[in-house]
Amino acid sequence: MIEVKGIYKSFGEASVLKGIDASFEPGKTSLIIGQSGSGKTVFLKTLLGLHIPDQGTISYNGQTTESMSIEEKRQLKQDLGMVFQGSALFDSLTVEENVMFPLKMFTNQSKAEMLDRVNFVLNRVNLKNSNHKFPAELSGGMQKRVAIARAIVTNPKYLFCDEPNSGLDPRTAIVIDNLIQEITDEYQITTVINTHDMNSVMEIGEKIIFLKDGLKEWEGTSNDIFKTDNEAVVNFVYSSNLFKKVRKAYLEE
Ligand SMILES: Nc1ncnc2c1ncn2[C@@H]1O[C@H](COP(=O)(O)OP(=O)(O)OP(=O)(O)O)[C@@H](O)[C@H]1O
Repeated sequence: MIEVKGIYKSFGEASVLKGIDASFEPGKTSLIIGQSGSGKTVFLKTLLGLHIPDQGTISYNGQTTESMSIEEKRQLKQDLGMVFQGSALFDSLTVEENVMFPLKMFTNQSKAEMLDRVNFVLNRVNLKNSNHKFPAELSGGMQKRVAIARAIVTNPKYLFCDEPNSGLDPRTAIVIDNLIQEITDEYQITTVINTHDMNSVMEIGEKIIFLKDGLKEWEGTSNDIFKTDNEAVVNFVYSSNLFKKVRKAYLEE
């Protein structure tokens, strides 16, 4: 469980996060949506500890980062998994070496133990027989699977994904979304995803937070989003004709 209370973040004169409260539960896939520049990436990076908030608190399983000892902070780092935009794999490392990287950084496991775990997660994301391939030899969807395997290899409690579908065709995007949702449920991970993908909003939006100008403008589920009359959400989500028709059909049902 992650609880965010009154988060503010500015860069110089630019105030980006302006007092956000939110909570994210284990086993649930939560999506952050909003226009370009609304603060989604800054918010995700703040949850990850890459930005320090100017004000406000973030607690992980009831403990704020300020109250953690050095050892607890080290453990928290191991509990955070991240799928970066564009996968961010190391090009000169094989699939196996990419996925093993966090284990080498955070654990004292033997080579055999690490290899067992790497093979387990690669199997879990349906990537067999690719251990010795390099990222350039894989499709975009396969690279995302490697990025997901790397993010979950340390068995994290929290998983953050920045635009996990960017650059994928719609069908592969849904497969990747479903994989993230299955893993979230299976291992009871607290998952937060930044997305622009309206298919994801409709398919896996167990909880959706809509950011506008650094504030939480709206929160709900994918069902609520069909019914909402919040003008900013409607204008954002239903800007395409396809989604306007989907909403009309839903409301007429
Ligand atoms: N390190 C930084 N220094 C200064 N300004 C920053 C920094 N990071 C982000 N910003 C500013 O914060 C604002 C929000 O940026 P952010 O990347 O969070 O938006 P976003 O909602 O993720 O947009 P997009 O959907 O385009 O990725 C932008 O105006 C950006 O210029």
